[in-house]
Amino acid sequence: MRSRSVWRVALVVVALVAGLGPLQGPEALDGLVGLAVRRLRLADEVAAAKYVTGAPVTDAARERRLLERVGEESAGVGLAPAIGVRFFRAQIEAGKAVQRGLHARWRADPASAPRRPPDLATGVRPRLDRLTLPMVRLLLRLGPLREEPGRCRDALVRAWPAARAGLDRLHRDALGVALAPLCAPEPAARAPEPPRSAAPAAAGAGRRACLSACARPRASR
Ligand SMILES: O=C(O)C(=O)C[C@]1(C(=O)O)C=C[C@@H](O)C=C1
Repeated sequence: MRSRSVWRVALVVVALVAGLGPLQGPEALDGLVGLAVRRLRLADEVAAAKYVTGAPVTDAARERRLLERVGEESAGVGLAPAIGVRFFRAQIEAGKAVQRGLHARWRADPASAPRRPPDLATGVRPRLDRLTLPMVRLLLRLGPLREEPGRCRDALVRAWPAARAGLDRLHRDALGVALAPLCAPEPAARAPEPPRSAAPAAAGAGRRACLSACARPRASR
């Protein structure tokens, strides 16, 4: 059962890379989850490069450029830029959680730290960048499924066992963060904003609710 879903995700990723026709609904979700895992695995290489060079985990300028590009590419394929940007903010946060976790591990056990990491600018970032447009396109194809949060979450729960296969706790938790916005209604579609003074607390509560309801699909427990 598990190996069948692993194969399904593998086939979807192959189809994507080979440009074989548009994927819709649950298949688009499988593909998107597969690419989010791929992106998270690249965070290990980013972490290695930054650990060895001492560069900080957060690069605000790079984040800004990436989100700008996501906004443009979203508009280019016909996806609301806010949806693309929201999803990619989560990918960035998830990647940073992996980087921080690995740095903490390596600090605690220096013998396990990487010695010859890839070059960030020429080796890792171009690979991260190549995932951006395919992910944006899949977000668009997810379309109708995203508007049905119940069905969307069911599809996410079905995709979860294959997605988490081979990931340790750090990466599984980060994947939960990366996928949190996928089936969550857009903020604009929610109830009207509370009065300004109450807004920050309410936003925090919404985020926590989303993280427990959609970042850790039922099957992961
Ligand atoms: O490119 C980097 O420096 C990364 O660490 C990757 C990444 C990302 O996920 O795209 C994550 C954190 C940084 O703040 C900027 C971008």
